[in-house]
Amino acid sequence: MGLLVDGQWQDRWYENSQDGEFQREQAQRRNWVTRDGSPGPDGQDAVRAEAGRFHLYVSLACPWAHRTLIYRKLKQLEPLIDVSVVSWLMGEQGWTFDQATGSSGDALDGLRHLHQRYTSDDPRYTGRVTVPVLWDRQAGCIVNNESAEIIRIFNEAFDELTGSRLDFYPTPLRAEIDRLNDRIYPAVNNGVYRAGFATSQKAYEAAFDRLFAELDYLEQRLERSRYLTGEYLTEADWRLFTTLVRFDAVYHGHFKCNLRRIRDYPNLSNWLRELYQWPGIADTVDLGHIKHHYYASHRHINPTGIVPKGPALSLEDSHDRERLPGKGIWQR
Ligand SMILES: N[C@@H](CCC(=O)N[C@@H](CS)C(=O)NCC(=O)O)C(=O)O
Repeated sequence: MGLLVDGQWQDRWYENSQDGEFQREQAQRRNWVTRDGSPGPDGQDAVRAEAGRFHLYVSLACPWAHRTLIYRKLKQLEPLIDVSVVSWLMGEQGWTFDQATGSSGDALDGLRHLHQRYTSDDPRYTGRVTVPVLWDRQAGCIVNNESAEIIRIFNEAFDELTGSRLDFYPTPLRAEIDRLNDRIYPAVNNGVYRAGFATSQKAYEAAFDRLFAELDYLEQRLERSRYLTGEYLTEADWRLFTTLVRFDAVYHGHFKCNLRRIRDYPNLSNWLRELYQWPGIADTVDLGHIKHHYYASHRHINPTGIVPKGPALSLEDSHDRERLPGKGIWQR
């Protein structure tokens, strides 16, 4: 685990705040892909959507990268955008393409380390080397390394090429999706990391309390609402899904988020099973990568590197969500 400083790899753990709070670095590559290369939604520089032009780098362990794999699957992008999967083990060199530990290898250039992809974008790159990465083969650069934006790109840029009409960010629901994302990201998606990577009791407990208060709120919300925003399955659901599908296996134990498990919440666990069983989704969930990555890579948290065998997750069991009205995915 480390970062690039002026293009040089340095093996260093995160630097927390003085109060022991984990601080996540902002993603640095924020360009866009659009149908015709016109600017992105907030005026971002953009390149044109083309089949075979882009390559996606992911970890199957990572909840942020997982979002992009779900969109690639549901938006029928698999034939257009190929993928390289990094090793589940993040060691001294950060993410690698070591096939002995679950990597597919780098399908483009046979790189050994993901940090080489970042220095091929900028030989003097400074910052953390994270997944996901959307790479532009034609321009030889990183288009975007922020999952929240890559999924917005995948939601529409390639629709003319794929014919997909699925819309996970429909205009009438945008304000509500944004509102939910704004509370779920700090409390839950990043909240589990803020608990797990805290280096003071106070910072851990603050993250823990906020996380479980938010899970209580979401549990209540899902009592009367099939999906987070109502009858349609949207971006807000998929963003929560990739955290909750890891929760009982990893965050509950390894990150000490152990007030309750997701299976102790009737609505969240049924909702989680419905999403897991959505056609194509189970293929994107790799619990081997997930458990091995966290337990074997974070040796300061789990020094032996032993990976727990359990728990039994029952993600395939039936769910009760049909008791609530649902319309599935919005179509444009
Ligand atoms: N904001 C980024 C965060 C991505 C991220 O932090 N990914 C983790 C894996 S779960 C990573 O690559 N960490 C390596 C590091 O921080 O050095 C996103 O959502 O795309």
